[in-house]
Amino acid sequence: MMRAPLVNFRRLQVATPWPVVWTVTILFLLLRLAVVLVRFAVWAVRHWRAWPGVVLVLVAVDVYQSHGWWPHLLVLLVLAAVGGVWWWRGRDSFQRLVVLRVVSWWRRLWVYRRQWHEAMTLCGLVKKYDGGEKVPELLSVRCSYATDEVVLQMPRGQNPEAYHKAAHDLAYSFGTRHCRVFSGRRQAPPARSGRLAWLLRRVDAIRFRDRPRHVWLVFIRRDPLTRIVKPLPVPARPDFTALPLGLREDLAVYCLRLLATHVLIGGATRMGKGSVIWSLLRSLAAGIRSGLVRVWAIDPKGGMELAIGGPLFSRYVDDDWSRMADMLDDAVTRMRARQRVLRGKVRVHTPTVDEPLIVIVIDELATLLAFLPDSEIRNRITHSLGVLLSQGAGLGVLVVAATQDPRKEVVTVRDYFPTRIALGLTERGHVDLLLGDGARDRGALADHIPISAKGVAYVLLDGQPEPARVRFSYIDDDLIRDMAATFAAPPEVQPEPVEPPAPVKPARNGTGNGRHTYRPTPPRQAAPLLPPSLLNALDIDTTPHGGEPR
Ligand SMILES: Nc1ncnc2c1ncn2[C@@H]1O[C@H](COP(=O)(O)OP(=O)(O)OP(=O)(O)O)[C@@H](O)[C@H]1O
Repeated sequence: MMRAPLVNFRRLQVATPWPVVWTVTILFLLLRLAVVLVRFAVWAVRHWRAWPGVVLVLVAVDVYQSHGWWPHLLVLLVLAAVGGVWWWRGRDSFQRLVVLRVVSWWRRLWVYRRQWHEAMTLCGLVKKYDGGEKVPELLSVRCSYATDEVVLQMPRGQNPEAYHKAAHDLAYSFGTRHCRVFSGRRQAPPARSGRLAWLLRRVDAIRFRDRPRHVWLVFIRRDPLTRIVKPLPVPARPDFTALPLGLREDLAVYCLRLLATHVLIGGATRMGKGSVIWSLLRSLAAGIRSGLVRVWAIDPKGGMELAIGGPLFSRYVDDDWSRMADMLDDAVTRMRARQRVLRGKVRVHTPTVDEPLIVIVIDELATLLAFLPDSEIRNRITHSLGVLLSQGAGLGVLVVAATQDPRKEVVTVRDYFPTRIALGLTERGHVDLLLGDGARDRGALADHIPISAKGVAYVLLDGQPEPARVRFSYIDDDLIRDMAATFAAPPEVQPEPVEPPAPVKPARNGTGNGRHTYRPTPPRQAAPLLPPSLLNALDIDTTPHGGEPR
């Protein structure tokens, strides 16, 4: 006899809804397929550069199967012949378009792709999330003869600071000594012209759009700055927005933007501050000869640095503190005169021969500001420099000064210099004092520059927070003499005392109200300094309050 089950499940049986099951399964599979296809499309687009290679391989295999090896041999011979002719006729373009591309491809595969995961992990740049790893994504590698520029995409939860900190480790991980980290694109979009310019500009706007999650690592493969940089050619007409002064570590020419700025050069003794000044003077030389630029030089070291180039200077003092102060006061007077003429018309002065760019070169600023024994003259100098630095940039009266010690106790006016150059320094802390807070962490290892690397410096390039390493060209004494003979400044018309500068410090002189007003030294030549138009404008200002605007 069969025993009946305790609970009869058959009664609870529900028929399987097969149509629903199939529909859900098919929809799920279709969705997965779509995701895979989209991912493949993104991958294929991202690796579009590989397409021609894939097509070539497929064609080569097909040709081999149908015709054997000889067509390949023929193609190789033709390519070698074309390459040889190209290299012979246009070496630059061949190197840029063929050699460097092959090098980039090879280094991407062999150096970076192969070791990427390991190096990123060991440098502490891999993030852990949800039981897995988030590795920075290697996007591209572009090689020049000296550098590899690697672009990567950071995982979420990271910022470029992590890469700045790991820069040293990254450099050694990939077999180099230096790695610079940039949080922004280094090249500006190209200037477009012609019929299709509007279209190209739109494409550039997309290509060069801001990519906050991208980081640019520049590995210095061969350090071009170990060799002395030869003097650069003198520009026929100086471009004040880009004066060529030396070589960058990526082999580009380093150009200084002098227009509307003041430059502070800091460096330990014998590290090449002179070469910065002479490189600058060389780039301005054509303007000095034409009178477009007037260099007023102060060499508190008794002429040891600048006297040799005397004819280049429209005004020069190296032996008399009070004449140095006079010169700076005259510069203030000149600046104020310009201010009155240009006020309300333009915001930045354009140099002309009548109203030239005045560049005041001071070889050792600390001597003037901190170590000068006469406190009255020191105060006058500090005051004039303060006025020039705070107002002179836009008016074409610029200060280029060198110092061994960038501390504020020594260079009290340090913060008024917008452009700074850090040569080899003795103290770690001096780097941030010169280049700004955090500059050392962002890669400006100026205190690591060896004593032998004279003229090597860290600078900030336009629009980039990350410092770049450069070497200034070396101008020897013979070349300076040659420059002085070839590019001597035309005689300068001496200024008329338009207005005495404001008194710096009341001094007890025992007369009248006990105030002492400084009056500039009388002009040595009778000729007026300023063009008639400017003089007329100044005549109006012979007011009882000394021409100062109320
Ligand atoms: N750009 C350079 N390339 C190679 N050598 C250089 C360069 N600049 C300077 N030197 C060498 O370093 C020496 C010192 O240079 P310089 O007098 O310019 O240094 P400095 O910093 O101005 O010295 P000081 O602190 O005495 O003013 C020079 O005699 C020269 O031999």
